[in-house]
Amino acid sequence: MFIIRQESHAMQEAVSCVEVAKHSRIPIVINDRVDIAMACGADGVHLGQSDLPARQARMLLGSDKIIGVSCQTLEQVQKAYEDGADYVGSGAVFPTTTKKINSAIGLEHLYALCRGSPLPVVAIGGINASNVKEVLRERPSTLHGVAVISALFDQPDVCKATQELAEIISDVFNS
Ligand SMILES: Cc1ncc(COP(=O)(O)OP(=O)(O)O)c(N)n1
Ligand SMILES: Cc1ncsc1CCOP(=O)(O)O
Repeated sequence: MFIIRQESHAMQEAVSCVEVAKHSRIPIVINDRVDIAMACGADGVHLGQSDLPARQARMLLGSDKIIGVSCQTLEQVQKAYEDGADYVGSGAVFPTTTKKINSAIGLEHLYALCRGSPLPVVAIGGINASNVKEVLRERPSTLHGVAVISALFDQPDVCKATQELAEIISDVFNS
């Protein structure tokens, strides 16, 4: 799944991504903006704690669209679940320079969130080819995957970095 985060030219970016994705089976989810997700026919939306609550997003988007919510506490996870979210994104697991964060939640907190979560959890923040095995080490059943930005887009060859990371991840899931 791709999450489109571009804030400027968001609509053009989103429409192009949805067009490209029509020919693949990769869902396209728009960060923060339910209006853009609806307007460009995206597969869903990812919401932060200060964005439109998932309950309202669900009313607007209907039952078929994907809704993800960023959560750092079990209370937030429970609310996302009750509001009708499909998954939660939790992090930043490790320090990252991609986004200003107060502090990283760390692996033990991530696993505690996963253990208490009725929803699939996607770990985000500072995850890359050198630490992804460690992140997936404990693999509580609700830890469904990782989301990355710099691990791919700060690399000289994005395709190569994507293939390498995907290989590491499938090795873990197939072991
Ligand atoms: C999987 C996943 N998790 C978290 C985020 C961050 O979204 P959000 O909390 O809305 O933060 P900002 O958009 O303000 O950076 C995400 N996009 N995906
Ligand atoms: C969007 C977001 N939410 C929490 S950390 C983060 C940025 C993750 O970027 P990177 O994979 O480069 O650390």
